Amino acid sequence: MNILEKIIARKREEVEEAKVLVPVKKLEQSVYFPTETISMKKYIQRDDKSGIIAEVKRKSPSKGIINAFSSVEEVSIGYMQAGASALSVLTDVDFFGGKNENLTIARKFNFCPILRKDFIIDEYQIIEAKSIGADAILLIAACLEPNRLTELAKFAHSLGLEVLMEVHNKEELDRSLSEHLDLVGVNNRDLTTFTTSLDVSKKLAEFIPDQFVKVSESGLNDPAAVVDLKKYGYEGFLIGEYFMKHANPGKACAEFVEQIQRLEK
Ligand SMILES: O=P(O)(O)OC[C@@H](O)[C@@H](O)c1c[nH]c2ccccc12
Repeated sequence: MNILEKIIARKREEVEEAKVLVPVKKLEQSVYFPTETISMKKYIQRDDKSGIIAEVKRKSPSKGIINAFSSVEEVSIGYMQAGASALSVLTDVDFFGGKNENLTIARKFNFCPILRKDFIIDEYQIIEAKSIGADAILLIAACLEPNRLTELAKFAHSLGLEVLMEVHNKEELDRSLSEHLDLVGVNNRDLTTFTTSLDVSKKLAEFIPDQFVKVSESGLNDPAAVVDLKKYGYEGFLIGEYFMKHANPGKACAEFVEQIQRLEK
């Protein structure tokens, strides 16, 4: 089993456990359930923002512990003050050291779109995403049959959540594209081998139809690379590790944004 298969196998167990522990009826009682969501697509396209989707990421299967202790409140506020367009919060517990509560903390302290970063395979997790305060979900093409992905995307829309579909190659993109998506993310990291190359984003850009906001994900640690990727049509940039490995992730994000601005002058 590769790591992605391991994560999905565990996720199936987790979701079944959660359905018993917190039934859907309970999720629907959350204060966030009736609230309107904030469009990530719109925020990424705003001229006064950087396009950065800044991620709260404590650890990962490829890097181990990145930042175990910094407070989600401070990090998320720091990111938004730095000029990030949106937040991404990992909620996977076992492999990424996240939790649902982290997203809710980010929600309490920020008015901005928040992506629930997890491995979504079931409608239950989408209802849960809404109940913890998310505005958008991630659907990973490598983990889902195309018809199932479309079903889940439609379900997310029925709850007012936007959908970022993640692909890593042209085959995944071609088989999984549908009108029911809002943003398409190209993961520069191969989730089965962990090798990262920005060429993946550059190669796939021309095949993503213009109706979707293009997002380049992972391995971004250089403002010049972001400026370069914009030439390929990318408007969103999902960055976790580079910010989180600093003692003050918000400050690292602010400096990154300033450098982009300097390069673009
Ligand atoms: O920490 P990085 O290299 O900046 O990457 C962020 C983000 O792209 C990465 O966390 C990610 C992209 N797709 C995922 C799917 C699941 C978990 C995590 C991810």
